[in-house]
Amino acid sequence: MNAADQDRQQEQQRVEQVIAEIHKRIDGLREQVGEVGADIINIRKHFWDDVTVNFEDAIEAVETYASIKQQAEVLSERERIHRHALNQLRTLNRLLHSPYFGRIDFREDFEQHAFPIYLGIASLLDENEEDFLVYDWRAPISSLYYDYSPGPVQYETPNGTVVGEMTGKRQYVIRDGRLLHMFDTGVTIGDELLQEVLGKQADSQMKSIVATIQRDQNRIIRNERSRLVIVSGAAGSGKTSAALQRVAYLLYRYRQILRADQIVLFSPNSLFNSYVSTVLPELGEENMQQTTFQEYTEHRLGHQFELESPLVQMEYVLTAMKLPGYKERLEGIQMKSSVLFMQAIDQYVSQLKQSGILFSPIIFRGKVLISAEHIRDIFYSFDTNLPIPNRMNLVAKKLLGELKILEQRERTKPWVEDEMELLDKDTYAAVYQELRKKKQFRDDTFDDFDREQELLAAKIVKRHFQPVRASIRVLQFIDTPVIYQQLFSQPALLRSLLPAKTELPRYWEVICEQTLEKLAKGELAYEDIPPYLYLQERLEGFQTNNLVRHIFIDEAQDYSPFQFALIQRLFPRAKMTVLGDWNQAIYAHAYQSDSFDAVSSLYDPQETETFVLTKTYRSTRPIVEFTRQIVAGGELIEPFNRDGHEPSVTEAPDQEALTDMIVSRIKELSANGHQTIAVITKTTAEAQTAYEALHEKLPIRLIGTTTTSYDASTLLIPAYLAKGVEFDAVIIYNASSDCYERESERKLFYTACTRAMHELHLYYIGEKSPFLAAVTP
Ligand SMILES: Nc1ncnc2c1ncn2[C@@H]1O[C@H](COP(=O)(O)OP(=O)(O)OP(=O)(O)O)[C@@H](O)[C@H]1O
Repeated sequence: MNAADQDRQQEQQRVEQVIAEIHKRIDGLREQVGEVGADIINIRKHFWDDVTVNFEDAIEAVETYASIKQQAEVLSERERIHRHALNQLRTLNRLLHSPYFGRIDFREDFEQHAFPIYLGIASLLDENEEDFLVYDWRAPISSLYYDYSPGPVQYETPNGTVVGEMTGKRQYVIRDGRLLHMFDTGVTIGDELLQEVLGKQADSQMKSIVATIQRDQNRIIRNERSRLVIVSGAAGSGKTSAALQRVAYLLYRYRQILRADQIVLFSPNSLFNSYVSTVLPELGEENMQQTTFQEYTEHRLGHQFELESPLVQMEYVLTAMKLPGYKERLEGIQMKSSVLFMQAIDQYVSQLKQSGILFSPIIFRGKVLISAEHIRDIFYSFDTNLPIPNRMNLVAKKLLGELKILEQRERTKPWVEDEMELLDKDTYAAVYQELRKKKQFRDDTFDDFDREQELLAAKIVKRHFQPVRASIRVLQFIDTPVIYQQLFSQPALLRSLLPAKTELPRYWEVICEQTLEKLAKGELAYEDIPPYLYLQERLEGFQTNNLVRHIFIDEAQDYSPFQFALIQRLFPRAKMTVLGDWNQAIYAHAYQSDSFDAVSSLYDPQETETFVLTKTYRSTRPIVEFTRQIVAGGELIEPFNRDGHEPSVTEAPDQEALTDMIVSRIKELSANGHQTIAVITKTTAEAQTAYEALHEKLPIRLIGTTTTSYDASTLLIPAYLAKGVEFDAVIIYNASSDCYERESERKLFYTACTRAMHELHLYYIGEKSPFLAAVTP
């Protein structure tokens, strides 16, 4: 046996020893889980047997309470142990499959020998609980594996820097307890392993990347210093992956003080939510909270307006070019999402401090109870130096005081008497009891009757005033819709809000008309939602959530400055990680932006760190070499060296031939073992047409705005819904110039093409898209 074989044999033996140890632990834990589980059932069943219940007097009652409490504590402690053991069992079962994926041999300075450190998804101690058989990939020492090749190394621990030498680095592929491969690696980690991982078929769920995290990704994952982390990275460079492993890292690093529900991920849509939802559980962690900006706005404004969804706006932008008002709306979208408009709203708010806020009167039973003018006078009687939200709260307080007096006056109104006649017996009985309790009954029956009537009247009026009180508490007397509307009903107002010499948008008057028209119908266009909400929060005060500690914003190029400002103020105690790619900025509002300045201006530059990822892992080298020619600056995108088929661009003579070609391509791709095949269209409307043509010829699933998950199969999907996800093979349904021609469609086209992992095929009829003109296959 040569040295290499011997080495491999030793490694195989170690795998077996560790697995045997894991089995032992599992057996022990199963026994414990069973016993504790039985205990819990037993305690629940006989809970009351061990409790002496006696409420005869106060002392007995206290004793009864103490005995219940003690019994409940025993139960809850057993349940805690049970939960903990179950979690451990789950982790051990995961380790059983693959106990570790890497090893480094590390010699600390001043030590004589190097020691092997094995890395896996969780730590495992030996039988005596002294030495680590496996280190968690997130442990301080594990960072060496990701950051260095053999040679002098150092890593940070909470107690300072540890310096030493790495004398070896090795990777393993262990499946079902068997060592399949091992590689000694040099300068970069895992080219072999990466090849293998990236060469696999796509899945409808994202996978964790802990075994092959790259050095620049590791810096993002382990960043603890910055309040704001900005990651700007090419399509497929691992931004989402880095974000998710970062969540897992933070949950480990701060496990004593941080829970998964204190981390929020803002994602582009629900399909993406389900795509990434298995990564953390795969790593043995609970999922963070996941949401979309749309969900948040629905919750804040859904009761006031009918809100347009981003996808409906997108479909309009992509299909309504020939409709009147199109270019004006597009300009409106850009203006309303700009830093300039945010500055204008800030300026507007500071003008409103002096005058101009409009209020709604307080109405009761169809009549004005407190007039809007009176509320305005109260508001403007307060010191103008106080922030508006503070003054609003003072107004609310004053109004509630006034309401009390008005409520008393209301009790003698005829409607109250009318309502009293309709009261049921129970209410009468309750009032009678109340008066008895207060000992207000005397023997004088006339007085008794009057008191009863008074109390009934008070109760009736109070009940009717309840919603009025509630509306005052939530500051509903501020007429935000009209305050927002003013910005458009007086087109000249914007001029006074913008810095001198700034040009107004060319079509501002038409934009104003369009906005007023929508508002009058109780609708809020998608581009109006962030500025409206921002204005509302600046008037009412930002509703803050102080529990959340980390915010992740993926596909951040799709967020406007307003959205960043809102999210930052909504979560004032949270650190923020923002990840995006300006080449994939597909929303109309971002056509002219190319930086994250809007978000970085919200934080101190000292607290901000920016990372750029240029290497891309998703697609094969030929696909990246093809797609990077579509966008400006694409030459900076560096493909991971994985070979594959050249992308193809095929002309079809007509629609029928196009359908046939796509059908036979899908069949061929399936025959070659590809499972997730996506036919990507530009719009939902086009996806529908394609579906009509294709679904009778082969099984295909149409993905729409309401789809929340998908399986490994053949899918038809509009490009903007495919954001963030990936497929084995991508077919671009219509890459002709009728479809992708305007400069604004370039990034959408690029986004669609970059979803492909192994194969990319484009079809067109007539002229091919000008974006392909400069692309050499
Ligand atoms: N270090 C890595 N090891 C293994 N796979 C990786 C690594 N980094 C990225 N990948 C893989 O590359 C693919 C793309 O990663 P991811 O979706 O995180 O990229 P992204 O930058 O968010 O892409 P996009 O902007 O196009 O949505 C995924 O399949 C991911 O698993």
